[in-house]
Amino acid sequence: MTERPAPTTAPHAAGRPPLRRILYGVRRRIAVAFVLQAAGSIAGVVPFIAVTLIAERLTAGTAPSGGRLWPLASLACAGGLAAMVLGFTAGVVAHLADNRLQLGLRLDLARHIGRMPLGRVSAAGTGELKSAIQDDVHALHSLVAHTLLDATALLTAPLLALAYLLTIDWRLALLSVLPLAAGVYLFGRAMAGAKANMAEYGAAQSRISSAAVEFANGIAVVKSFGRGRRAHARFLAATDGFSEFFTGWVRATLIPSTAALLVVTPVVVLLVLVTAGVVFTGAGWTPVVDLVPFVLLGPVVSAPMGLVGARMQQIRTGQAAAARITALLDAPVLPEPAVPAAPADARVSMRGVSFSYDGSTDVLKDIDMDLEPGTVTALVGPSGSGKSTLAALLLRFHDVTTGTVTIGDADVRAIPAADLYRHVGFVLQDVRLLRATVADNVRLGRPEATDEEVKRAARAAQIHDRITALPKGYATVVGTDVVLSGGEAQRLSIARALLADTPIVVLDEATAFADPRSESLIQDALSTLAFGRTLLVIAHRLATVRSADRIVVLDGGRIAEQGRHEELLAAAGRYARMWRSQGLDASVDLTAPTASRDTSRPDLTPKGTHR
Ligand SMILES: Nc1ncnc2c1ncn2[C@@H]1O[C@H](COP(=O)(O)OP(=O)(O)OP(=O)(O)O)[C@@H](O)[C@H]1O
Repeated sequence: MTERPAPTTAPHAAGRPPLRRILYGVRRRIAVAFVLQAAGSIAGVVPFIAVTLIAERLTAGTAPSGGRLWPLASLACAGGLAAMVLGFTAGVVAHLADNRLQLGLRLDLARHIGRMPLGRVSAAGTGELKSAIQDDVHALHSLVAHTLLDATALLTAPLLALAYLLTIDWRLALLSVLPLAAGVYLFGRAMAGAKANMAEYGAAQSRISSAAVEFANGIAVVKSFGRGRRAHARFLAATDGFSEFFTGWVRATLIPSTAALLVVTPVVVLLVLVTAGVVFTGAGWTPVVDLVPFVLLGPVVSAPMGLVGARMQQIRTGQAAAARITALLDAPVLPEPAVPAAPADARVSMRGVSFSYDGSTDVLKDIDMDLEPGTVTALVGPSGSGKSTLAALLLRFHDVTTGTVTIGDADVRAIPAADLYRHVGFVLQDVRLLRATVADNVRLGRPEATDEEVKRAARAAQIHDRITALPKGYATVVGTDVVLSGGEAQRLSIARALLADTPIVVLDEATAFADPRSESLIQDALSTLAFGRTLLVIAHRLATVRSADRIVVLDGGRIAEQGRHEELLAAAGRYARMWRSQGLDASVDLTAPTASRDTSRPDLTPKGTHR
């Protein structure tokens, strides 16, 4: 039976610092690993103590019998063995805790992202989400599986060694702490201002990556406009700035940090202890034999100092990763309806709809709009007027700020997500294809569809011939076996929408396609998709929607005017001006009556489905 992953988002864990909250579900396992590691570290000091006792007996003057030494030798071996076994077991327990944590966190994150508004997910970009799910969860791996155990070992062994040395000679024991105290002081000086410097370090790193990404993403445009050198200069400036800052930081901390490491090296510690030992034994304060444990265990007291910096850095990285993960887990989700509602038909209604991305500026204001079943409504307007945002509200990529969006009299907020997407489909310009077979990409529309239904949808979307020409046909893996052109990808996504067969479709009409044949195929596919459905088209070229049942002109987030093409031309308003400015456009009218075009609604679904 598989174990339930850790409940990282337990309500009672909320309100704790991010790292404690993230580790909440595995705290018991971490505690067990911690205890095992501490016991292992203690056991690891036992051989040193046993050896010092053996040395004491050997140097006591009278030759000790083997019977007095063997138990100590056995104790040393047993201690060493126990240290190994306990340390190894602690590592295994910590890795098991880490596995559980990673699985639990990744599932929690995936579940949470799945419930976040789709608009927010797109805005976050795949980079931010990938970084949380992969990189930040991985940063916690180092912390849970390694750093916490190392820190335990670093603290336990020196404390035990010091406690033992105190029982031998407290004055020499205190002297053995001197190098450590000097190391801590110097390290503190080296770390002065580390917080501000670390913040600047992070900022400088992100300036470099953004300059690098910008440079790589825009390389074609940048080069074609002969600006390669200038864009390159921004990247160089970012790296130069980083190098200057980093060199300054290193220079300022080089002396104290090197000195901090130097004073805790075994050589320096032994030098201090041997010098003090000579004075102590010379003065008759300490017997010579008592120097042996100091020589053996003295360096153990100060040894961790050299590793503290790296471990502290790993803990800080883990804390920052935990903070980013909890911030994502706390991002608001779309509320699921308490009382689910089902749409009665394919009528879409928007009443008094306003929407703001940032909570202060409305990008849509007082929108009242109706989409009658089986009609085509086109959204037109200047760039930034709010067309995509309005369509996104119907798809519930965001929730309205005020007003209501209803489908068949049911508020979209009351329709469970799975039901909503059975009623509303979309074909957007930015087509996302999965790295899966062509058939599976189409089948996303309706996973239970048969091969024959997939092919029929592809035929209706004018992409079947291209698929059969591929080396593996419908089994070709997109992105691996073949890279599809923009137009082909769009027709594949139309096939997907045809197979999904939703009564309402939101369509982002493509702006321009280089290849006229591809454009005509897409327009044919879109006309087939439009047939008999409630269609909302975001139109960039007015010519493609001149036969729409209603054209809604948006301007500055408000409806400026609406009506049929002829009515709007006759009104001589904004639409008429836009029409004139676009001039004669030979584009196919995808909203033209289907009788004039060879488009018939393919029968893709068994009779008696929801439509
Ligand atoms: N994710 C977002 N976060 C914040 N503001 C946004 C976001 N998306 C769009 N906007 C802003 O909302 C306004 C409307 O944008 P929208 O994309 O809806 O316009 P549009 O008419 O579809 O434009 P275009 O024709 O250029 O695609 C613009 O001012 C835009 O800057």
